[in-house]
Amino acid sequence: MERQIRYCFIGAGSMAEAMIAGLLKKGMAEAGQIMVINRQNRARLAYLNREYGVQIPENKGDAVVQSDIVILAAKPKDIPDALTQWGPMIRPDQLVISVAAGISTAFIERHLKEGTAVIRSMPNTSCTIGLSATAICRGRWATHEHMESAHRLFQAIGIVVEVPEEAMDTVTGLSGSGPAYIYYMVEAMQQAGVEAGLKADIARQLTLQTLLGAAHMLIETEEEPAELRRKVTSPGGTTLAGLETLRQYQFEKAVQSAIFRAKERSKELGDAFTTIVKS
Ligand SMILES: NC(=O)C1=CN([C@@H]2O[C@H](COP(=O)(O)OP(=O)(O)OC[C@H]3O[C@@H](n4cnc5c(N)ncnc54)[C@H](O)[C@@H]3O)[C@@H](O)[C@H]2O)C=CC1
Ligand SMILES: O=C(O)[C@@H]1CCC=N1
Repeated sequence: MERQIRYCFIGAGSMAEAMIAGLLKKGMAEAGQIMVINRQNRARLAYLNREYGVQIPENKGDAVVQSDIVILAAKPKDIPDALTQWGPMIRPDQLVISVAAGISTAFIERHLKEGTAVIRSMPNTSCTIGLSATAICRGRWATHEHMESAHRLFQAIGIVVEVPEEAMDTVTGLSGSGPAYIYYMVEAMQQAGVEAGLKADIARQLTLQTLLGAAHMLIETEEEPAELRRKVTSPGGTTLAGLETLRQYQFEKAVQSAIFRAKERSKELGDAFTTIVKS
């Protein structure tokens, strides 16, 4: 357990909560090591304090100054203001980890003192239960030791891979937004079960166990998804009929287009600020 590290979350939204829940659950940190600041919503901070026991300092600047790792967890559109507000307080002996979609390490570095290490990350909300798929990339001043710190942090709440920064928008479209695609699929499956006559709780139970079983099959058998799919698909059977229908509705294309569009959106979110800085 890394008791000595103090974290400051700038932004108290869903992602901050998911990371806090995961860090505490996995024993990576104790509530006393985690400080959270927000732009204004005091009720939200009070909730996080009540629910998780995390620290809500009266003086927000103290939280930034007293931390070892500053986690930028505001929405991309609010990151420039957050950096203008808190950036001047951050010292080069602190580590800044951003979870913001689209925002480059170079943009963040421009608002910080020279030499301040920045790591860009893209976790997902499954970090709440320690099952995030996180990618990280290093900024200009981030050393091997900084990357190790980020690895330890994100490993506690799931798996972590290192990618070049150019890959971060793709990661965002794939695994950052990914849980939402899966939830959408689950909604559709449950709904279909109910419309076809199952009780809602039965449709939910069967859908979730199917999802869990398929995920474990992929991980534990290490077989290719296409091969596992083949094994479900009896000649002339029900699965084939179902898959053909998915094909008619261009399922593959729909999923791929969703990921490409989310990737593009991540890029747009970052480009908006790059343009502002240049002009
Ligand atoms: N929700 C998700 O599944 C994921 C989100 N992210 C990233 O995490 C970041 C946060 O996303 P959410 O938690 O979903 O958004 P959110 O809107 O729920 O939370 C953002 C919080 O930041 C606060 N904030 C804004 N400006 C601030 C400032 N100047 N100082 C302090 N706090 C400030 C807002 O008051 C708000 O509470 C985004 O950049 C997003 O791209 C990354 C991976 C997954
Ligand atoms: O929707 C978003 O913009 C954020 C980034 C990845 C997941 N949620």
